[in-house]
Amino acid sequence: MEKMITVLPGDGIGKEVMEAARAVLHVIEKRFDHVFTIIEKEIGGAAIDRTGEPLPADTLASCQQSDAILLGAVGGPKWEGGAVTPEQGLLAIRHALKVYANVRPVSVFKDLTALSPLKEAHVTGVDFIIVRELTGGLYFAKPKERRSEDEAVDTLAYHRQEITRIVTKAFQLARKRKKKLTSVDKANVLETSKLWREEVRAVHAAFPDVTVEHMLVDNAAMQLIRKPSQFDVIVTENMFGDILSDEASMITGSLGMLPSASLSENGPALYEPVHGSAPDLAGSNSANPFGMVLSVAMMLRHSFQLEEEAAAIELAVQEVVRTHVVTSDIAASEQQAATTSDVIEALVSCLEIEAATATIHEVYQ
Ligand SMILES: NC(=O)c1ccc[n+]([C@@H]2O[C@H](COP(=O)([O-])OP(=O)(O)OC[C@H]3O[C@@H](n4cnc5c(N)ncnc54)[C@H](O)[C@@H]3O)[C@@H](O)[C@H]2O)c1
Ligand SMILES: CC(C)[C@H](C(=O)O)[C@@H](O)C(=O)O
Ligand SMILES: [Mg+2]
Repeated sequence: MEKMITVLPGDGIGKEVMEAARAVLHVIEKRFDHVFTIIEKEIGGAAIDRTGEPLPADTLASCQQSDAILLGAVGGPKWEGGAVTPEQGLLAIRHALKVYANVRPVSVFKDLTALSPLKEAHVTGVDFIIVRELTGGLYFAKPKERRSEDEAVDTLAYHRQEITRIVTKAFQLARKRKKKLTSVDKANVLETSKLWREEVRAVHAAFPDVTVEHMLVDNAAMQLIRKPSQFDVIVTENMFGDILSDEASMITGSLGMLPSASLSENGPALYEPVHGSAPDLAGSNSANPFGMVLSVAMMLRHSFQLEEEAAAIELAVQEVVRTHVVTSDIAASEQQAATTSDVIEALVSCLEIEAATATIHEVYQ
């Protein structure tokens, strides 16, 4: 299979975890006989420094011509408070690619259950997906913001159609899983949430086999800690989804574990870890690359239908976790922490050994 992938390392640890994505893709290419043409482009602070723009035209053009896009992370103190910010580049690319559905799976690797801040019994069986609306709400409403000396205004707006398409996507996912959908809103206060609930009820008519519950966001934040295994698919608006997914990441042990896929109706999808550029870690070779690498697996599965290849990566992550080659965020102690480069090396050899095992297996069949 031949595919074109634009990679956008971005800033801070985005660059470091993208090395892991590239390394893993390289092994997959050799092992499964694919050709991945990788084009690297700038976004965020790196792009501002060179061009003055957080999303240069050539970056967007390359993304639009690609079969899929991988993004590391953007942002950092260097650009905070500037007239143009790296985060504007991220929002601009999501908007331009129309990736309205951000799918954030939360599952716990069994060898990490002891490290989750929650009790093991509580995290056992945790396997849910947050479906976050990504191109509407507070981040994008027009007029987006207004600022005078003493007042600032952000507008929270949703159109019925924006709700219908994200909720439909969530119902479709729920139908393929445990057929349980939790819609999270603040319908006791917000008009947008009242419209959201109305739409969830309307779309539900087409998915009678799926059970729906409505949960207020403050309760949902608590329930995620109290009993995370109660969830299967959660659907929610942009900002609630942003906050709940960072919270949910800690059930898995670290924010560095979570991958994501941002999907549009027809165009190329964007795959990125849930975490940011982690300025506190940048340059220290200690960022956890698993969220990025698992995002590569999501890309292979969803954009290219390469199930075996995606599973090979997930298996390699599981094996590397089992053998404790992990960064300090999930290591048993600082002394036992591996570097990002160590983890990449372990992932690569694991993927290569899996390939060797598969060959031997085939020979003896
Ligand atoms: N998708 C994105 O590009 C994205 C997402 C979130 C934040 N940001 C940006 O990143 C910058 C920093 O934001 P922040 O500090 O609030 O959030 P962050 O996600 O960068 O970091 C939050 C905390 O989690 C830790 N962490 C994050 N990723 C990790 C990893 N892979 N391995 C180990 N630990 C990890 C960090 O060290 C930090 O303590 C800001 O400019 C923000 O706007 C970008
Ligand atoms: C950097 C920021 C704009 C972004 C968001 O809120 O969408 C990030 O937190 C994320 O989760 O991808
Ligand atoms: Mg976030």
